[in-house]
Amino acid sequence: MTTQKIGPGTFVAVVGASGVGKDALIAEARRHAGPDVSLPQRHITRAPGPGENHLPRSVQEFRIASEAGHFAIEWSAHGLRYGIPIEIDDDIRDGRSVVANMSRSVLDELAARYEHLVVVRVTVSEAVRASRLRTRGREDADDMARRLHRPDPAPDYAVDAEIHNDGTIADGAAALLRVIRTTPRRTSAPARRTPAVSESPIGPGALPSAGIVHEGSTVVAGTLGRYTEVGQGSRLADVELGDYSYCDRYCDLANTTVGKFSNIASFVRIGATDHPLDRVSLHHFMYRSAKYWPDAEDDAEWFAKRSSRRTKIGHDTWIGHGAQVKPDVVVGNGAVIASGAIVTKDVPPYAIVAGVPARIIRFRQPPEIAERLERLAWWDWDHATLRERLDDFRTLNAADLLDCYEV
Ligand SMILES: Nc1ncnc2c1ncn2[C@@H]1O[C@H](COP(=O)(O)OP(=O)(O)O)[C@@H](O)[C@H]1O
Ligand SMILES: O=P(O)(O)OC[C@H]1O[C@H](OP(=O)(O)OP(=O)(O)O)[C@H](O)[C@@H]1O
Repeated sequence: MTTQKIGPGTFVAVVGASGVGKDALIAEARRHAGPDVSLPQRHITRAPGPGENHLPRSVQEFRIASEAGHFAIEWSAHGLRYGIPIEIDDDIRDGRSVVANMSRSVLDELAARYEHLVVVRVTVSEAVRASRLRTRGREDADDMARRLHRPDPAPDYAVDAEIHNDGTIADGAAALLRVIRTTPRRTSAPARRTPAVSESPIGPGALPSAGIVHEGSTVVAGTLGRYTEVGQGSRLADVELGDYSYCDRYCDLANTTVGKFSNIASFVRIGATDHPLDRVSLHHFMYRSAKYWPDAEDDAEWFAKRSSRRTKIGHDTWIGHGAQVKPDVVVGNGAVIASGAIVTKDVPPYAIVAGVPARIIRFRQPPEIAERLERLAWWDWDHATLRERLDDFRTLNAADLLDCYEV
């Protein structure tokens, strides 16, 4: 029996020995990639630390996610489990290129699963690799030595491209982007139509730690933290949604970093992309050119410049129904944006702002308590600790909770 391979987009597997710079090049490429490129966050049974911004999972969480079919591909290496989220299959069906740091041991599996596989090997001299592993400082000496001596599980694999990462990270990332741009994919890939995980609207029920993306939503080139929820019909483009944060229905977020525990009501727009004010025309034919002419490329530089104007939404924030926050704006931790507000300037921590353009109405907490709350950074407590202290969140005021837990 033959199984239909998944296409028409391309899987771009970035491989190479530990320390050659796979993650660094992917992270830099992410900053410049357009919406037709998806760079998923990997699930790894490794605690957060230097280097890659992965989704940390316990062994048990990983096993549950695996059994629930949440991974397209998974493998073991360095005593860890790694998984690539199943949503990338929809990206590929939509014509995108999916780029990920992969084990060389799964290349045959990838070739069997995807219509188009492009394998990019990253290399660097052994001396530089050893020194970079030391600089990264993620592993102890023994683990580092094992990584340095790990044999290539597929030494004879004929790769499609090789990047000698002996220049700057920007050089290596530019080489990776050049490879990505030559892969079979649709520029301006259509919005994802299939639900990623759940068809039910935002509502009661246990939230899986892997989070939920509800029906009709599109999540492109971003990362979703643990226990996140993306409401029905929302569009997230290059958004980092921190752990426990959610947006309700029909939100439109672009080029935005959202902290943890952010509450985003329905119909909110954040980081709306703008048009060039200084050119002859405002129209997107100048940068979405491939949409109009088969021989014209999209203007990657313009997209890169625009997506670098990131909006930042702090931890424990509340963005009210229908509010808008402009590109480049920083909303401080604990701040509240009233319904319908249009936020054009930075919002200080724990301020409440309203109106068009938004102005400060008052502060949620007095300055001394706000500063102590930011220092406490309860949003960094782990899941089990939050559960233990749940009753205190419910019953204590901020000053009493601070008195209990400040060190
Ligand atoms: N071209 C480069 N120049 C300088 N440092 C680099 C370069 N590429 C990667 N690094 C650094 O080397 C270390 C290892 O890179 P990393 O991307 O974690 O490797 P890999 O994912 O292949 O194991 C990191 O600290 C990273 O920032
Ligand atoms: O089977 P191999 O081809 O040797 O690769 C083994 C694993 O090493 C890398 O992971 P990880 O990001 O943990 O390590 P690294 O950053 O040090 O490469 C790579 O992504 C694989 O998951």
